[in-house]
Amino acid sequence: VAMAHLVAGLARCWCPSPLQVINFPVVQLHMSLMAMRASQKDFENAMNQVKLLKKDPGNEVKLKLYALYKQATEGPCNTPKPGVFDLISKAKWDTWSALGSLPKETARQNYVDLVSSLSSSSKSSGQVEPGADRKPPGYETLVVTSEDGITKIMLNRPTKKNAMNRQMYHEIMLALEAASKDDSRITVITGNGDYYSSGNDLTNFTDMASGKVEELAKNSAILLRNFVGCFIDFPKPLVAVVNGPAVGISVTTLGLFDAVYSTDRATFHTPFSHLGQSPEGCSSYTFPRIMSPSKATEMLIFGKKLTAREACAQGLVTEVFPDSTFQKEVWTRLKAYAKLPPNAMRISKEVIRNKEKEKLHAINAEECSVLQERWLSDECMNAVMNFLSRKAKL
Ligand SMILES: CCCCCCCCCCC/C=C/C(=O)SCCNC(=O)CCNC(=O)[C@H](O)C(C)(C)COP(=O)(O)OP(=O)(O)OC[C@H]1O[C@@H](n2cnc3c(N)ncnc32)[C@H](O)[C@@H]1OP(=O)(O)O
Repeated sequence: VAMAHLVAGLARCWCPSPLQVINFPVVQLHMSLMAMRASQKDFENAMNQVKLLKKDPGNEVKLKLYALYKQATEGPCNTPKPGVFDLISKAKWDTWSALGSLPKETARQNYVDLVSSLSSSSKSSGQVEPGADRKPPGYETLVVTSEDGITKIMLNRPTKKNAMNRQMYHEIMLALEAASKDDSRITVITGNGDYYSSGNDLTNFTDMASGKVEELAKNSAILLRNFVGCFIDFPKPLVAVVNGPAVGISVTTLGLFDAVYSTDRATFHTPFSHLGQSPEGCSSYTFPRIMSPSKATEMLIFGKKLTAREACAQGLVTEVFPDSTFQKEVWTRLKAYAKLPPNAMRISKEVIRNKEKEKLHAINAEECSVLQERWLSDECMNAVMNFLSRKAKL
C-alpha cells in the first residue's frame, strides 16, 4: 500500500499526464526505499527473535516468513515446482514464487518488519484472555466457517471492496483445498460488506516498480492459472452468494460455479479493455456458451455492466432475490440442499463437468499466457497508474 501511495504520489507530482508515468519514477522510488532498508544485522536479529516467539504465528505467517527468508537469502524462486500432492512443499514454493522479483533487500526489510510485528503482538499476549493463544490459525483475508453441511468462504476485505490481493488468491486456494476434503456437502463463496468483490487488487501491480517485470508477470500468470485451476477441479457443488457488485475475476469465475444466487443490488462487469487486459477465468470459453457470443462480446470486450436481472436473463446468474430478503432466502434454500445425499451430488457434478475439464484447463493456460503479455503493455500500465493516481473509476 505504501508503494502504491508512493507511485500514485509520484504520478500526481511529477507527471502532467499519466501516460508518461511508467518509466522514470522507478529509479527514484528504489533510491528512497533503499534508505530505509534493514541491515544484515537486523535480519540476523530477526531470525533469532523468530525462535523466541511464545505464540505459534500460524501457517499463513510461517509461509510468509519462509518465502521472505528464501527471497532475502537466495533471491527469486527458480527451483522446480513440487508435485500437486506434495501440499506443504507446493504451498512453500507458491508463496516464495509469488514474491516474483522482489529485491533481496526489500524481502529482508519485510522479514524484519513482520518479525517485529509478531514480537510486539506476542509481548502483549499476557493481556489477552487465557487460552486465546491456542486458537487455531486463521486466514487474513477470509472468514471461513462450516455449519449445516455448508462451508462458507467469505471474502473479507470490505474496506477495499474485497479486492483480491496476492494473499487472498493464496488463501482462497487453500480454503477450497480444505473445503474439498472436509465433511461439508456444499461450498459457498460470498463477500463481506457492500461488495461481492472488486476483482484483482490493482495494487498487485505496484511490485512492477521493483524491476524484472517480465519475471513478475510470469509468476503472476502461474498464480492466476493455479487459482482458476482450483475452481475447475473443485469436486463438490460450488455456489456463489453474490451479496453486491462484482468486477473482473470475481465475475469471470462465476462461469465455473454450479449455481449463482444474487441480490438485486449486484452488478456484473469486466472492464478488461479499459484496463488494457484480456479475459481470464475461462470466460473466453464459458461466457459465449452461457450467454451467446455477441452478449459475451459486450461484456468481455466492451466492458458492459449488467444488472443482476440482466445477468440472470443471460444465464450467468441462477436466481435474483430482493436485497431485503436475500440472505434469509438464500441460506434457507442452501441448508435444504445441503441435506441431499453428498455422494449423489458429487457424482452428478462429475458427470456434468468432467467432459469439460481438460478443455477448461487448456483454455485457462491460454488465457493466462495472453494476459502475461498484456500486463507488460503500455495500455495496461497506463490504466493501472490511472487507477492508482485516482484519475479513473472503472
Ligand atoms: C504483473 C502483475 C499482475 C498482478 C497480479 C495478477 C493476479 C491475477 C490477476 C487476474 C486478472 C484479474 C482481472 C480483474 O479482476 S480486472 C478488474 C480489476 N478491478 C477494477 O478495475 C476495479 C477498480 N475499482 C474501482 O473501480 C472502484 O474502486 C469501485 C467501482 C470498485 C468502487 O468504487 P467506490 O467509489 O464505491 O469505492 P472506492 O473506489 O473508494 O473504494 C474503496 C477502497 O477500496 C479500494 N479498491 C477498490 N477496488 C480496488 C481494486 N480492484 N484494487 C485496489 N483497490 C481497490 C479503493 O482504492 C479504496 O481504497 P482507499 O480507501 O484506500 O482509497
